[in-house]
Amino acid sequence: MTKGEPVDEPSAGSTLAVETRGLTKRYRGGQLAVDGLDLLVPRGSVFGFLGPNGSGKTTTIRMLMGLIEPTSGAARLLGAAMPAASRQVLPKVGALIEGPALYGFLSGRDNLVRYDAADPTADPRTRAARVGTALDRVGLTAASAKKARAYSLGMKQRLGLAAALLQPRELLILDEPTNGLDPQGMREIRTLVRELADDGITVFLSSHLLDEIEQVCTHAAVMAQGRLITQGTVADLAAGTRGRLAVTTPDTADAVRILKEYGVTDLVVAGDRITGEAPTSHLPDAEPLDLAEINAALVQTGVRVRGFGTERASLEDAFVALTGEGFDVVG
Ligand SMILES: Nc1ncnc2c1ncn2[C@@H]1O[C@H](COP(=O)(O)OP(=O)(O)OP(=O)(O)O)[C@@H](O)[C@H]1O
Repeated sequence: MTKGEPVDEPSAGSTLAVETRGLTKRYRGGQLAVDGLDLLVPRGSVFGFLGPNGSGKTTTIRMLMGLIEPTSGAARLLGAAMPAASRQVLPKVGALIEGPALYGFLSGRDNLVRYDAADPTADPRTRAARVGTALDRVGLTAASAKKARAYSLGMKQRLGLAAALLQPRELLILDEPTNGLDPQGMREIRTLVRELADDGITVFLSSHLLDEIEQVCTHAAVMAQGRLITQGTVADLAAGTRGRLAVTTPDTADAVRILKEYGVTDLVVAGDRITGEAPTSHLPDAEPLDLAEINAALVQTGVRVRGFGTERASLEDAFVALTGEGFDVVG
């Protein structure tokens, strides 16, 4: 790994697609938008950059892409320091930030032709083939002759992705790619993201939707108020939180009494189902309470247990456990 390696040394073979150290941005008005961010994005991952609106995601992405200068700290993309290595690195990075800039009066295909023509490294003789492949990649071939203004929001996003995919990329950076889309449009973008990852492209996407991150990402980082709260694999982040204990029984009153005796808190009864927070010891070396003991106690008291277990913990549980707050989002 690159731990302890100085940030200004080139490391072409880096296993990290994105790495930041103490990345900080304070805007002119004094707003501290990103505060000492240490981000580690493994190559080959689909990395979810999660946080409520205003938590600093777009600011971070704009620093990664060299669009704005950090106040302090450093960022590397594909092993090279940004913004110093922009010219070498950015051709390998496709980005979709705050929606694509499209000409409504041009067809989808002609929009891509314009994007391709704006790239001085793109050979005009192979332009038509590149544009055709990119349209095909995002499933817009059939709609390619339509004017872009007649596209749905989801189609516009896909056209933006096609523009980002005109050249072979190692890394894709997508800022809220499903924002504002209907469920069908969201599904299409998620499927595309998975396919691109299967092709070996590292995908870094920001989102304020926990659900989305769980469905599509292998790794995630959680931001709140400009600070990184946690990062790791999605499985580990969810596993770090214990799910709620759930008991199904017709004898709810007796069951609730026993569960209370065993220290289960926050009990909720809905029909024949009871859920609650199983007790955890705060002593570091203490044995965790064996849930089988609670089950045995229920049965011994004559409670007819039809179901007993812990609900799967979600990333949302992890977020709540980490911040002590709900994941309050707009839209
Ligand atoms: N150009 C700017 N000048 C001053 N403050 C800014 C600027 N851009 C963003 N901010 C502030 O910085 C903070 C982080 O904003 P940022 O857009 O990075 O968050 P975000 O997580 O991407 O949220 P959203 O999803 O709403 O875009 C916010 O408080 C925002 O108001």
